[in-house]
Amino acid sequence: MDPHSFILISAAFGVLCAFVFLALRSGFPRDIAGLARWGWSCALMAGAALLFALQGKAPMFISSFVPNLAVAAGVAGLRGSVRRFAGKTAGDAWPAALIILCAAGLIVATLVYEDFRLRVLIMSGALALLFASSAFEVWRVPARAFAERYTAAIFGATAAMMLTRFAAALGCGDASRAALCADVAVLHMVYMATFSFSIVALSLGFLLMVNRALQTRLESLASRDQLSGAYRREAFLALLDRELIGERAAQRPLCLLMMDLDNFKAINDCHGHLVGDRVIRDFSEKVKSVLRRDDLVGRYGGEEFLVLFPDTPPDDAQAIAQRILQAARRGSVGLPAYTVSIGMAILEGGGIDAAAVIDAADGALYAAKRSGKDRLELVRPAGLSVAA
Ligand SMILES: Nc1nc2c(ncn2[C@@H]2O[C@H](COP(=O)(O)OP(=O)(O)OP(=O)(O)O)[C@@H](O)[C@H]2O)c(=O)[nH]1
Repeated sequence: MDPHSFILISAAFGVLCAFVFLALRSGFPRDIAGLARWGWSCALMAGAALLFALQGKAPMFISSFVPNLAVAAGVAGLRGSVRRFAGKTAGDAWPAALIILCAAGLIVATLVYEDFRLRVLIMSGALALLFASSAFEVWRVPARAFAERYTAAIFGATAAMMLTRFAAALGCGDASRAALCADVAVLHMVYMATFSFSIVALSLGFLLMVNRALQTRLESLASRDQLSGAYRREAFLALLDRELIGERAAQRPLCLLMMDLDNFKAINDCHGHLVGDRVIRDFSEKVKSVLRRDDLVGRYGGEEFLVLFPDTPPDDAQAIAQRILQAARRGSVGLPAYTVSIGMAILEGGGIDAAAVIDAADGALYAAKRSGKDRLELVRPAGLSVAA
């Protein structure tokens, strides 16, 4: 296939990718960012490809200078999309400076005197830098999964192709297009092919990234309580069931806390429901701040929360529960003072279902309320209740 066909294929791919991302954008939540930018960057590269196709028919300014810069701006746009997706600013400052430098170089190599080799050096050097930096940005996306690894690999491979083209052009002595060594001519074809397909391959990668982000978002909406960020009751019970089933459950200790804010009705009555909501959120944040990575917190009902400590000796769980009591007592600026009562069920042998453990913790919570609130009571589901 001749370079001309590759250029037209690139343009078609670019238009399709732009269309897909710009169409998807409206259906995605605003906090999954970068889709529109990615779409416009693809459109820019498609436009550049169409202008490249005019080579020999239109002046060099239109068919080489402008599209070369548009391609660089498009790749910088892809890089900015990845950064926006990762929750950062687009970070366009140095790519913009690089494009201005490229423009200065291209003016010399296109408009002052015709030097194809210098243009190849400028553009492949700049693009290698932009692609490599994009690979780095994708690699740094938090919670990296297959989609990110794949996209980073494509960015990296395209950067390597650009670098090879740069090195090959550097090795060519003659500045005229006709005398360019055969290696660069072959590489030029490979470059065209790489470029055409990398737009599609990268767009598929970014599509997988945004799709995974959306899936995580939906899963979180389905399983998390929006006010407190804790697991919803059903999701928490499913996780508790999972911890109680299986052989491992019989061999490791497990503790469950049931917590209930004290006199919460009075807080609502005196300060209003919205302040009550803020107290619930504040308490949930305090709980999360003292928990460890594997501990799970769920909202069981209005102002009732559950915490599961998997594989945790009772003394450790008790120490954390005490820290929760203290954190609640400490209070928060702008909120009424509040306390919490906690019932803790200790399981050391397994062989019990979720409902029975919750019942046991609920019993201990009731004991804590009856003994004056703002305290912790322990129970071993065999029935023994001990004040802590
Ligand atoms: N603001 C707010 N209030 C809630 C929410 N869910 C339940 N409540 C209120 O929480 C209050 C719970 O009150 P009670 O069950 O009587 O318990 P309490 O006043 O905390 O008393 P003790 O549990 O004995 O300390 C009720 O007034 C509910 O309307 C919520 O999401 N937001």
